[in-house]
Parts: sequence; C-alpha cells; structure tokens
Amino acid sequence: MIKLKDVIKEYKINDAETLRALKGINLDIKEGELVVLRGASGSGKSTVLSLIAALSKPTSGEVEVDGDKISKLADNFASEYRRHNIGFVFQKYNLIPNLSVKENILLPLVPMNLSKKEIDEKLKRVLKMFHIEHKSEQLVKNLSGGEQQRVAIARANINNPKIILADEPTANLDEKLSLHFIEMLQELKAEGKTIVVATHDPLFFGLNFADREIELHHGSII
Ligand SMILES: Nc1ncnc2c1ncn2[C@@H]1O[C@H](COP(=O)(O)OP(=O)(O)OP(=O)(O)O)[C@@H](O)[C@H]1O
Repeated sequence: MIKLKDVIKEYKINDAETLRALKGINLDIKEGELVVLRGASGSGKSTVLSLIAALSKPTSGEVEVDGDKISKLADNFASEYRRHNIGFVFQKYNLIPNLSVKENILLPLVPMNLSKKEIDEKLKRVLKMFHIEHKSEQLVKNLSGGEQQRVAIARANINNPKIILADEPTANLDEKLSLHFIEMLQELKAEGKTIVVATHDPLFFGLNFADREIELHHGSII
C-alpha cells in the first residue's frame, strides 16, 4: 500500500550546500501493517513521514500509496489526498489551546463542506472511541497531558483515514500515558489501519503487535 522507491531527499541549507537526509530508501508497507521506524535524532524518520503524508516531495525516487504516485501530486491534490487518507499525530500534538476539544477535533473537516449531521456523526464516533466525550466543550489548554493526547489522536481519526502517521507521539508523556497511547494504536491496528510510528522511545521496541521495526541511520535503512 505504501511504497518508497529509491527515495533521496535533500534539503537546501544555503546557496552552496545541501543536506542529504535520505540516501536511497526502499520501503514497502502493506495494508494493515504497523511499522515502527527507529533511529537516532536526525536519522531521517520525520522526513519519511512527511513524504508519505505528501507534505514534502522527494528530490528523486517515488512515493506510491495504493498505486498512486503521491510524490508527483500538485499541492491542491496533495492536500486532498491528505484529507482523505492520512491521520497525523505530532509530538507536541499541534492542538490550539484556546479552542475547545470539539473545535480542535473538527479542524480537519473545515475545508470539506459536510452537513451538520455528517459532522456530528464523525465527532461522536471519535469522542467515544478515545473516551473524551465528557470533555468535548472544554478548552484544550485546561486538559491534562493524557487528555490532550486523546484529543490529538481523535483529531487524526476524524476522517477515518486508512493511514495513521505518528511522529514521536510519546515524547512528552510519562510511561503510563505512553503505554496507554500504545494501547490506542493497538485498537487502531485491530480496525485495519496502516500505522507508521517514528520514535526512539524504547517502549515501542519489541511490541508484540508491531509487524516490523525498521531502523534508519544517517538517512539509510540498516
Ligand atoms: N526543512 C529542513 N531544512 C534543512 N534540513 C532539514 C530540514 N528538515 C530536516 N532537516 C535535516 O534532515 C535530517 C533528518 O531530519 P529528520 O527530522 O527527518 O530526522 P528525525 O530522525 O526525525 O529526527 P528527530 O528524531 O530529532 O525528530 C536532519 O539532519 C535535519 O537537520
């Protein structure tokens, strides 16, 4: 379902220099797989996720999702692709503190022009799934870390995407909340989602429900 073919990604540092963040990555992730992407800081994990999300394009090589070459999409089609296929959980959650839980979760739907009924149904599903119904009207800034984490994963799932990408999702959590996050991933996998987690948190290593661990080192898979 997700294929990276000979992917090289270079970032321009200044007029004279580029940094080669990915050095020819080949990766094949099947539908329903949970893959843990390991590697030290700077090894290229976030870059891989941003390519799968069509947030950036490879310098050379191709990224395919369900046979579509997403590395070739124009920007407006890339955001359309993202809206329908990708749920992203970031390290710092990227929630808006002065909006309510409900407003934060509904943000990805803003450009979609859905009916109130469709919006309510989607909202109800994720509030229930991630046990956050009782906080739906509260401002995000008044929530605990664990509650914010549930809002972030609820927002990533509002469109019922096929693919969940999580970038260091437990970086700001204690062990108990990290383990809870891992349980939520297990439930999403049981629903058939394809999941890629970029992390250096050892709690993700050797997980019995992870299909694979892939290690990046200086932009190459080892
Ligand atoms: N927009 C950018 N411009 C220039 N260099 C970048 C950019 N984004 C990433 N890099 C560089 O590319 C390399 C890979 O970065 P990336 O964020 O993918 O690593 P990572 O493994 O996710 O690291 P971390 O675990 O710290 O998030 C690093 O050397 C980083 O400094």
